[in-house]
Amino acid sequence: MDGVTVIDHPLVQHKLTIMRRKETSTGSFRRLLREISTLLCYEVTRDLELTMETIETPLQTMESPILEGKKLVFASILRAGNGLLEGMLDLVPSARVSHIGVYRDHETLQPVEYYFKAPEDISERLIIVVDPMLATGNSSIAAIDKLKERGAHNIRFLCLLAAPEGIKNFRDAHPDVPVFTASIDSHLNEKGYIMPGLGDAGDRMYGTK
Ligand SMILES: O=P(O)(O)OC[C@H]1O[C@H](OP(=O)(O)OP(=O)(O)O)[C@H](O)[C@@H]1O
Ligand SMILES: O=c1cc[nH]c(=O)[nH]1
Ligand SMILES: [Mg+2]
Repeated sequence: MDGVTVIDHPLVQHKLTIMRRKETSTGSFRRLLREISTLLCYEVTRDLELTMETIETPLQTMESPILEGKKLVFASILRAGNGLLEGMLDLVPSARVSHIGVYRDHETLQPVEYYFKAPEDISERLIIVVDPMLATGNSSIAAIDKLKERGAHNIRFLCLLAAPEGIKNFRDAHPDVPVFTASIDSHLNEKGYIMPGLGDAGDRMYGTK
């Protein structure tokens, strides 16, 4: 699918299977999400530009590669995005962080925005937006609309599960934003849940149901 990368690393797929199981506990789910996010982070940053820097090792001077440009921004769509954010920050501790509060109304499936905070200079940075679930796409589309209003134009979206319907809506709304996911599932059910999915990611992470 154009603009969509499925991260099929065996460790990602193995951990995802354990997360999907209904008997997996809240504690295990949260730990697995953090572990899987470091692997997803590795893939979503695979093509970042490097520049050469002159450094001194204890033995001699050398030219060595280092990330080019301003620090990355990880933008977490609350709440469940925070589960991915933690592992991403384990791998890139100097990244800047944006929080975007959006939940979807259970009846209408429309996004309800309640919080937004981002670094002032997001127009100069690569933004990686994270949320485990891309269902209808309404939440992630709204979050990225907001980032673009503030000047962001270099954006990637990382999730764990995506529904085909959501990917289509997302790519129609933001064709310039590549999507990275561990799985494209079958379809959305009548309540807008990803099938076979893993249930409600926020509730499973935080034990709220
Ligand atoms: O693609 P969509 O149809 O918009 O659905 C996906 C959204 O739903 C979930 O959040 P939820 O609304 O449950 O909020 P929460 O993270 O606070 O639990 C999920 O984390 C996404 O943000
Ligand atoms: O299946 C779904 C759909 C939206 N949000 C979730 O957490 N799970
Ligand atoms: Mg959410």
